[in-house]
Amino acid sequence: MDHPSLSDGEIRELVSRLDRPIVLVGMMGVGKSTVGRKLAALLGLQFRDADDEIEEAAQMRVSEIFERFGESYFRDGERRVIARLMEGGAKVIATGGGAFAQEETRKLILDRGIAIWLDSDVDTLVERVGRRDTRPLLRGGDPREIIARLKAEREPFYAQAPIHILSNSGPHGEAVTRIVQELDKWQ
Ligand SMILES: Nc1ncnc2c1ncn2[C@@H]1O[C@H](COP(=O)(O)OP(=O)(O)O)[C@@H](O)[C@H]1O
Ligand SMILES: O=C(O)C1=C[C@@H](OP(=O)(O)O)[C@@H](O)[C@H](O)C1
Ligand SMILES: [Mg+2]
Repeated sequence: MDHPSLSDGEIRELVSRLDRPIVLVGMMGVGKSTVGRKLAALLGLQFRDADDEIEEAAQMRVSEIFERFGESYFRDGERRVIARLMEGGAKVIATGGGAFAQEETRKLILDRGIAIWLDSDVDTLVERVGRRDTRPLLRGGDPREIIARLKAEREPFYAQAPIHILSNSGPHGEAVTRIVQELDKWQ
């Protein structure tokens, strides 16, 4: 890891105290999927991406689910997939950006996991989502406007996560390091 913060022994000790999944929440593009995978590798835990699990269960891309069945159908599947992922102890889960804004899904995560709000400013989000055209909610509008609106709408929900990490500029490893430090303090 680029920015080691805890020694191997300290990481083992932290992991041994974890009895629940670590769940990354926050806006699309903030880095939940990529940072989550790196965090899991550092901690030696399993990684699950809720969007990947939904795609596997539905045998369809997220964008295709939105197009063919609509957002509420997707949210329903998302809640069921996340409920399943919350079982089975410590692991790292990356959610899709809208999951934590759904009341039932948020309650599941807050009750059974350690929610971490990964946050960055709108400019950073717009730059990061520009790297892949896979997000159905950004189609048919100005990405900056949509992101700014969704961020404002969802912030009161994300703020319910007990840990808040700002990840603007700086490499992925920096976000991973800060998450590990906060987890160590919090647990
Ligand atoms: N800290 C970071 N620094 C630079 N690029 C990042 C960082 N975090 C994420 N990215 C990039 O931003 C893009 C979106 O990340 P992703 O993990 O798919 O976000 P999310 O799952 O939250 O939508 C990816 O190209 C990823 O490599
Ligand atoms: O913000 C959202 O509502 C969404 C975010 C996406 O995941 P990422 O946050 O991983 O991009 C994906 O779940 C879907 O396109 C809806
Ligand atoms: Mg993702």
